[in-house]
Amino acid sequence: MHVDIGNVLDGTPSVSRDSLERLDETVAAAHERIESGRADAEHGYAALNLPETADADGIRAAVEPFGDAEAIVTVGIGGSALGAATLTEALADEDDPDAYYLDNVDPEHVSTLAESLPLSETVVNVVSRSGTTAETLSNFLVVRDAMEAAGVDWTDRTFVTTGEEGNLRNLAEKHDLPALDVPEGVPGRFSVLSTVGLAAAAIQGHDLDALLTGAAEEADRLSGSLFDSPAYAYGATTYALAQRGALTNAMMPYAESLEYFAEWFAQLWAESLGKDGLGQTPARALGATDQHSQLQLYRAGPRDKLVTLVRPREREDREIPETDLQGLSYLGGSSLGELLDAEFEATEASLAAAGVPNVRIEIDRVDERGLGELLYGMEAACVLYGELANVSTFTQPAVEWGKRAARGLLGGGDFEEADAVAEKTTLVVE
Ligand SMILES: O=P(O)(O)OC[C@H]1O[C@](O)(CO)[C@@H](O)[C@@H]1O
Repeated sequence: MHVDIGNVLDGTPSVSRDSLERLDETVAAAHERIESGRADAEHGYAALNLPETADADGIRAAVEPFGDAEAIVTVGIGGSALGAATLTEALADEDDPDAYYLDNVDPEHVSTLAESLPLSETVVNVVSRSGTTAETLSNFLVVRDAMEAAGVDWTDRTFVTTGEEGNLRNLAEKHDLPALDVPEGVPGRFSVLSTVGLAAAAIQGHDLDALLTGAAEEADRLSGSLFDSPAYAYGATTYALAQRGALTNAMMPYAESLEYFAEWFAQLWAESLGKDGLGQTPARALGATDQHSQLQLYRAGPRDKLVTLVRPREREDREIPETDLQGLSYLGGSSLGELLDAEFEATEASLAAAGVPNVRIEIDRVDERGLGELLYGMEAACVLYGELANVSTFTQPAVEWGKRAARGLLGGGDFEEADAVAEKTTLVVE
């Protein structure tokens, strides 16, 4: 992973080279803390050990019975779905099993998918660390019911990744389902390079070893200085910019295959760093599309953001045919890749010209190795940012209130949060 922070040195807000050098002393101390947490496999820090601790052979063996699948449906939510989605969407090619994700409970979407799947040739990859997540279990029950209605033995088509205890573990034991363990000490948003994300990638036939090699190479670059570690350069720079008012971070990959990556990044960044009134709001964008959309705000809106531009240095290309269309002849004979790269560089320069801080992240290609570098690099950047901001990076207490309220509304218990729902202030305009 290559990180270019040159475009944060000027602009509004900006971080001077001197400031980064002063911050580097704190980065060194944070790196010591991170390395100590890794050495002791402490909760959260253990995620940064996954390049060594993930058992690729064990994952491949566990999913081997599903090698014939025509489709794979990952039933999970948050980090229990986004990791698998990021990997399978980024690496998908035409002869892979079709990949689908049920990470929401929109009845129309779930029904449409359940009714369109080749159920007898589909593997259902149910992922939940807790085994209690309402959306995941509800969707699983719906898909199981659809399989039974179609005369498909769901126990032959279901694979579980879960914690040591809970409903899913009980279900797997009761029906002798193939099951993998979610890794100890790894929060869901940091689990893409574990069973949680890799099982789906393995079912699709992707190279787990190359993914983990890319991650290991990024791990090897972690050092006591942000000037020697791409991941720490990104984590320290985004932290310093947030300290100076950049409270939004627009993640803008210039590759359709990285669109899910931006969604994965949003959970990682928001759920890890949004604590104690602090944090940096991740905005999901896509290049070049959002040059015709959100870029207006990025360039001319409030000076409260940075833009992260991500691209592969190499990509498959497609020529643009010659044309005599008035004023467009310059495009003919060029290529879509050249156009996309020109737009990437033009957007980067347009942000700099407007004084909007931006960071360029490049990987060699969107392949297993490049993805391993990028995903691990973002996780390490997030952990460093959390150390610098002195927040509890690996917890997510704020999400629990809504869960209790919803459960109370559905009669799942007596929760004061559900009572609070009834007390909503209303001012309806119709
Ligand atoms: O894997 P589980 O336990 O179903 O949790 C799914 C997601 O829900 C959260 O716990 C938040 O509610 C995330 O941190 C997690 O990725």
